[in-house]
Amino acid sequence: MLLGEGDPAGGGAPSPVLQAHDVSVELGGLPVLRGVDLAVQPGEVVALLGGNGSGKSTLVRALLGLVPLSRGSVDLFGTPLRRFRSWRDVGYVPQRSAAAPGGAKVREVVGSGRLAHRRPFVPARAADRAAVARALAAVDLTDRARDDLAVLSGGQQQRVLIARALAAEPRLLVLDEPTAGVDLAHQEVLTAVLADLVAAGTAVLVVLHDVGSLGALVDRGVVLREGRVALDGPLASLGARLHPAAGGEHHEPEPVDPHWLDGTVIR
Ligand SMILES: Nc1ncnc2c1ncn2[C@@H]1O[C@H](COP(=O)(O)OP(=O)(O)OP(=O)(O)O)[C@@H](O)[C@H]1O
Repeated sequence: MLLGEGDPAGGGAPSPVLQAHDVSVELGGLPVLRGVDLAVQPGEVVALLGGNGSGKSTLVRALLGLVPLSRGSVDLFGTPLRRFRSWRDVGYVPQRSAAAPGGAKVREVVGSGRLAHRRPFVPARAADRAAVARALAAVDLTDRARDDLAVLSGGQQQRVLIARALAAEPRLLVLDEPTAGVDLAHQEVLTAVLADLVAAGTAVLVVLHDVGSLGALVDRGVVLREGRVALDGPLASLGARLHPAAGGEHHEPEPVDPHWLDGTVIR
């Protein structure tokens, strides 16, 4: 983790890039998130884990102001969400959707990640074009830049969405199951790209089902269960709680319910 960023005084603990306090969300009249606390520090990589329907995507969307909170608060870079305007600092890769926008070219979709950097009616600057080119190269899709997004495979489309977020050169990158449908070789490419970003100080919040190769980057895992934080700690310690026999001595205060992490594999 890089320290110092976000710390106006230049000393002491840095301020979190993301801080959620007591976040609750209701959807369709039912509670989906119940009092979630979460902080992500500059340069930290936090994995959001939990079974299907535990509330991971809803939490990510709530943190970005995409669904309303019924209670609690979210600060981004120290600013309450309702006053936050610096969206160029935030990249978001939503959960993969089956529907690709028809007609959009790959380069346009990736280029849309630069919009927050650009002034209205001013053509893309060299810096914008270079950022798009770097992002396309990072996901190994330079040669598909002129293609319609819709003709790409599902995993390639997912890489385009990742490139769109990378092109923004964000200080906080939020990814919702970015490796779903992405082959192992390109998962490793993504891991290397994220490692570079993290080394440069970008914070990452990533929803994962299968920790896979990204696990090497993860500082901390937060496990949701029924809309609440069930566990929050270093990934290795969560693994030991999942597999106590393999982890040797461990200090789990309560018996582990084998069902709370259904669908999540920790390697
Ligand atoms: N728009 C909505 N209206 C009503 N209920 C919703 C809505 N969106 C999500 N939910 C419910 O909220 C709960 C949490 O959904 P969410 O998508 O956040 O889970 P998740 O942990 O991301 O699951 P998965 O691992 O399957 O992607 C689920 O029970 C879901 O049915």
